Amino acid sequence: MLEVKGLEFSYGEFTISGVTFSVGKGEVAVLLGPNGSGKTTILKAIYGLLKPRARCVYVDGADFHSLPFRRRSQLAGYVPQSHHPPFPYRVIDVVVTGFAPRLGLFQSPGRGHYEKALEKLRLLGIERLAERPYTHLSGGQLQLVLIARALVQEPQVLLLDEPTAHLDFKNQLRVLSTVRRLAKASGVAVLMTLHDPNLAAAYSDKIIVVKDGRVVAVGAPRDVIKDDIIREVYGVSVKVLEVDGRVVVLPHD
Ligand SMILES: Nc1ncnc2c1ncn2[C@@H]1O[C@H](COP(=O)(O)OP(=O)(O)OP(=O)(O)O)[C@@H](O)[C@H]1O
Repeated sequence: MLEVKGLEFSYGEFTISGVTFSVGKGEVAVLLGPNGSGKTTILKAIYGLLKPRARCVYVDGADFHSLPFRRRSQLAGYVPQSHHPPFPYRVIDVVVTGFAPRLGLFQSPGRGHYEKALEKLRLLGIERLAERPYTHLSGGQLQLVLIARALVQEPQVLLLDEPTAHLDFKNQLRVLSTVRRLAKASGVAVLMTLHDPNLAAAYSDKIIVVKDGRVVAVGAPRDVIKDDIIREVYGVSVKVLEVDGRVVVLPHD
């Protein structure tokens, strides 16, 4: 379980303030908010790439930022916004690099590491890509490979920064449904940033709405995706409907 208690961080004029929420085992939570509202900053501060003002992140009750680097990389996996791979490494070799924090300085990954990496590719339904050059993948395949790399350590927390950025509609659904299935099957607590309230509502258990570095609302999609909250946060007029038990947001002039 991930708990964030009063996260504070500043980039000069921009401030993250009093961010508090939790993500339970097997739960999928989404940070939702406009451009520049602080979603990526919150994710990076949780993982420890940015240093919050005070200790505020707990994984299964342990003060995450006070743990040694190796232990932190075992407990939490982080997938940054999609990037362009520089070299045509094989997919399986890229996934094996997820073990790096566990290996000694001159230690190479062994057969067991490769088997475990293959198991993660299988779990995500992309085992057939194992021998392909990483540079020959589609955006959706690349995202799934990066998720597999984050999973080799079998983390308890998975942090995903815009896992659907640049993906077409089918690949967005594929990545999000795979992440959700994974959370339910393995019990990993997932926290990701998304831009689309409809996708957030469809694939999450909890939505944390962020505006100007503060949490505006936290709760189940139907409690948070509401006309007044969307209007307040995005400054647009919408109509929220319920279809087949799910909330759906429509633009409304
Ligand atoms: N390295 C940096 N140095 C200074 N300010 C930064 C830096 N990175 C981000 N910021 C600022 O912090 C604020 C929050 O940025 P952040 O990337 O967290 O927002 P976001 O909600 O993830 O945005 P988006 O949806 O556009 O990705 C913005 O005002 C941004 O300009």
